[in-house]
Amino acid sequence: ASTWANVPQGPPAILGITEAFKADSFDKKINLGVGAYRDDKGKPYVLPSVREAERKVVDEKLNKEYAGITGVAEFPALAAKLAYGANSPALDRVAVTQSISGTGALRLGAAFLERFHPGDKKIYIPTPSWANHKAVFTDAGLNVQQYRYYNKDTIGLDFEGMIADIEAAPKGSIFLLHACAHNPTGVDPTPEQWREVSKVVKKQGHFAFFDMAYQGFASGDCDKDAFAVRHFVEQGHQIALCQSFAKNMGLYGERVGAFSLVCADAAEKKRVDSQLKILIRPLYSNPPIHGARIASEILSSPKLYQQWLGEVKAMADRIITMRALLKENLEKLGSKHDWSHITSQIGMFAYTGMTAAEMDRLAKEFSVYATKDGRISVAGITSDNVGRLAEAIYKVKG
Ligand SMILES: Cc1ncc(COP(=O)(O)O)c(CN[C@](O)(C(=O)O)[C@@H](O)C(=O)O)c1O
Repeated sequence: ASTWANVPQGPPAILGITEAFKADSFDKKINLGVGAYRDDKGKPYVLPSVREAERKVVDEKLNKEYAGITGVAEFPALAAKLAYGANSPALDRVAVTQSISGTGALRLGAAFLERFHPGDKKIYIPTPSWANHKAVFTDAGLNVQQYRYYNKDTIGLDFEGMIADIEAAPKGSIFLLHACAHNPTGVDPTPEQWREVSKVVKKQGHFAFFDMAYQGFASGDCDKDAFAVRHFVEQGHQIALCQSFAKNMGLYGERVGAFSLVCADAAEKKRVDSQLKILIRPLYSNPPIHGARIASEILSSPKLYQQWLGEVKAMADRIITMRALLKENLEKLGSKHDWSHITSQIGMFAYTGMTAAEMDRLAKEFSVYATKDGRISVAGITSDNVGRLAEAIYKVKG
């Protein structure tokens, strides 16, 4: 028999939506599946600041030598500065490395925790969470558990349930926290609720593992979106942090990210740095250089940095405008549902509260494609298609 006779057929990944979308010949089809920004013409968007930075990088005529294990030399410190804040007193005790975008940071973080976390190798992720979290942590050898997060009746945060589950978990458990723009629900804790979460996590001696894939992209303000991360550090938590530059710099395919661990002091940072390198070397040895050079150019040039901040805010603002337009159109059509969650949610996604069957009808009858959990990528909504989208939702859900 063939060597691979025992390999079973796997289920289609999230990108299966894109296949169905591509197969649809209807000219007004709408893709609300994958979490990638689109401009008001529905086209992928390369930020002008990224184009400018890339031109500068190319003009420098750099060589193509390997980066170090922790990446393009100046990148990690610049990424940490963006996340923790330029004047954070913790910066000199943060062990940070470039990663293969957000997914690579999550996997590296999971590998580090699997090897060194003093408590259980158990990580609690929110219900629901990004579809890939469970697989990343399971494949890294962690035991994945869940904590309550989303309340489907209020289409909001189940704060009481979240706190109760944090309190109930064995002391010293690992908790995965979405820093901002929770995927898939778009529901975030308020600053006041984050303060409460920090208190309970500390009281239980839990470890906070942050995933920040949308800094700047959620509210349009990088500092505001990093509130939870910076508050936890101020409160003395030694957090782990995964950063992605896929969305906020539009560097999706360049795979630019960072992984960091807040340590007790510079000596501990040195030991942790050495162990991160020991984990990375046999994983992928060293990361791609081009995207990180572009990101470093932006983060280190005051002019490009300001330009980038403006562009990332413009992306966030377009999404916020599309949320308001969709809600307005649904109300104009006479929908009796309360759609306030569409505008109160934040970031790339809106959790519509629609059922899998309703999502199926959207695709089959109206050529509107999105994941079965009712998540729609607001980035896929444009001034041209928002009217038809609202009609489709109204016809399916009323
Ligand atoms: C919460 C979260 N964390 C990490 C990542 C990984 O991002 P990257 O490795 O590209 O830096 C994503 C991307 N999730 C998606 O936007 C999404 O949910 O559609 C999409 O890119 C994906 O891969 O699924 C994310 O939503």
